[in-house]
Amino acid sequence: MLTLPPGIIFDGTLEEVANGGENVWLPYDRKKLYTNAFIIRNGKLLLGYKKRGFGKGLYNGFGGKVDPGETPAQAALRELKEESGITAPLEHCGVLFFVVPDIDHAFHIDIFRAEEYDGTIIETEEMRPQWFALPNADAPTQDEQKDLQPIPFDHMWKDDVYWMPLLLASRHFLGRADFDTEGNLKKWWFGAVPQTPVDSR
Ligand SMILES: Nc1nc2c([nH]c(=O)n2[C@H]2C[C@H](O)[C@@H](COP(=O)(O)OP(=O)(O)OP(=O)(O)O)O2)c(=O)[nH]1
Repeated sequence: MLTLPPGIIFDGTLEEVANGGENVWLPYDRKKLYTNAFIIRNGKLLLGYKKRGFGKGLYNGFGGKVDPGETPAQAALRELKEESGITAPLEHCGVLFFVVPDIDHAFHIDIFRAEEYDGTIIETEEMRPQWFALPNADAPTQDEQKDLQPIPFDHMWKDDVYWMPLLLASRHFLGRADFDTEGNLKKWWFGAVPQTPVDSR
C-alpha cells in the first residue's frame, strides 16, 4: 500500500513512477485551484514561453487560477483561449500538487490535454506559443518535426520532467512537488494509474 504525499487524494490503485529529495514535505494551510493545458498533435507539443508573473521565463502549458463559480474544466478552456487564442476538447489527465515556501497557499493544478484544437494560435500578453518535437515520434510525423527543438526541460519547472512522459503517453497521473524560494526542487513524488493489462486470451 503506497503512502501518498499530503495533499494528494486518490481512491484507487497507483503505481509509483518517481520519488526523491528530502525527507519531509513542506507544511501548507490551504490550497488554491489552478489549471494547465497541453496540446499534443502530429508528434509535436505546444508550450508557451511565460512572459510575465509567476513562472516568468519558463515554458509551460496554458493555464492559471480557477475563478469563483468556475469548474476546473471551464477554467482550463478559458485560460487556454486567453493565453493562446485557441479552443480544444480538453481531457483531464492529471493532478499536480505544488508547494513553495513563500507563497501562502499550495497549488492544486488540474492538468488537461487535447490532440485537436480550433482557431489560430496567437502570441498573447502572457504567453509566446511554440511547438516542440516529441521524443520518439512515429516516422510519418517526422516532416512536421524537422525544424523543431526537443522539449526544453532545462527551461521548465523542474518537476515537469517526471510527469511529462506520462502526459505524452496519455496516462493518468498524480503527484506532488515542493520547491525552495530559489526555484529548486526539494522533494517530489509522482504516481500513475496502472495501464489495464492487455487480455491475451
Ligand atoms: N508545468 C508546471 N506548471 C506549474 C507548476 N507549478 C505551477 O504553479 N504551475 C502552473 C500552474 C498554472 O498554470 C501556472 C500559474 O498560474 P498563473 O500565475 O499563470 O495564474 P494566472 O494566469 O491566473 O495569473 P494571473 O494571470 O492572474 O497573473 O503555473 C509546475 O511545477 N509545473
